[in-house]
Amino acid sequence: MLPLGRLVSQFKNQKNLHFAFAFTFSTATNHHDGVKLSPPSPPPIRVALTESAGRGVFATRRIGAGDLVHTAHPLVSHPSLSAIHSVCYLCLRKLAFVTDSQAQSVPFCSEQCGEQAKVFYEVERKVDSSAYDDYCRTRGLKYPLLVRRLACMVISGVASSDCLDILQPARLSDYMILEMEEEFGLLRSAFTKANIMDGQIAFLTKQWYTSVLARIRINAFRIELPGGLYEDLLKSAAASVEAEDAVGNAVYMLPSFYNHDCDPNVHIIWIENANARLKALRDIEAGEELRICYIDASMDRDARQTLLCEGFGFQCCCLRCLSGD
Ligand SMILES: C[S@@+](CC[C@H](N)C(=O)[O-])C[C@H]1O[C@@H](n2cnc3c(N)ncnc32)[C@H](O)[C@@H]1O
Repeated sequence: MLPLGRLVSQFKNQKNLHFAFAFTFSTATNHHDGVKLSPPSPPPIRVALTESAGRGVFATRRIGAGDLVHTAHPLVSHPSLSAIHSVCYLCLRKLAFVTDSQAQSVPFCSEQCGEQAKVFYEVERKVDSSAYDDYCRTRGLKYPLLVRRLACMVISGVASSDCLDILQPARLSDYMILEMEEEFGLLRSAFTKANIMDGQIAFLTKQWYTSVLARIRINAFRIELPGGLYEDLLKSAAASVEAEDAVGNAVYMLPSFYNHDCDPNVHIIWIENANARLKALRDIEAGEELRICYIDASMDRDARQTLLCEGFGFQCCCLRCLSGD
């Protein structure tokens, strides 16, 4: 797998995004139980410009109802503050136990997750971000936690500071920018007090903070692990983003290019951890755009329109909205 930084710079240099997306999947030969497996084939999709919704994801061949279109690993993930002691600090898998809320360390579900998180978690541990956490907790903010994690990943060298630049940013109001500047001050001073070298946090400017948060606002997924049978999950097409039991939030590369439809043909689901699966809800023809539903599809038309306009900045003109449903 290419490091995040290299992956994104490859992205930026590729005019043909279809080709670029081949790099989001392992290009090396896999080994499993001593058996040599051939490299996974690229997913049957490409990213291209749509007529009115910016970039979107299109099928390169026919995809059958129920097919797994592709899986996606988070670029950055973080548990909800309320779930910090009950889910894996990296992959968000629910734990069979709840750790002591006074404990100094956070839980990982496996040695592998602990090992993978080790480098950036060492940075996180050095920094006393209690004031930042309190600020987020009292205001019910979840996305700043993803920014802090990304900052720690950049400092530890496992991510590049421009790794989210390719994603679409939200339009920010003056009020949002003011709020973000306050958060930024708290985060920056936590890093400075932790004696992290100036050169290592040179990227952590007000502009970087607002630009990353603006991208996370539009592209982060709220992750729920409802349990139950995989087949049952597939039947429930509505993305229940309003439910209260989110284990955390995460940002992905490829899923960030999916546009919205109130009657989607693709569903994004999480089964055991933050690794996402995108499944076709019906037959999709080659050339057709793949769309997911960003909100709870069971809401009425006015509620959907309001949420999409306020949260994502667009007026939905999908066939379902046009029909008045
Ligand atoms: C997660 S991004 C999807 C990819 C995006 N089109 C891009 O070019 O990166 C979400 C943004 O895409 C646009 N978008 C998504 N679905 C749309 C739709 N049905 N109609 C108009 N714009 C849409 C909106 O600007 C929204 O904020």
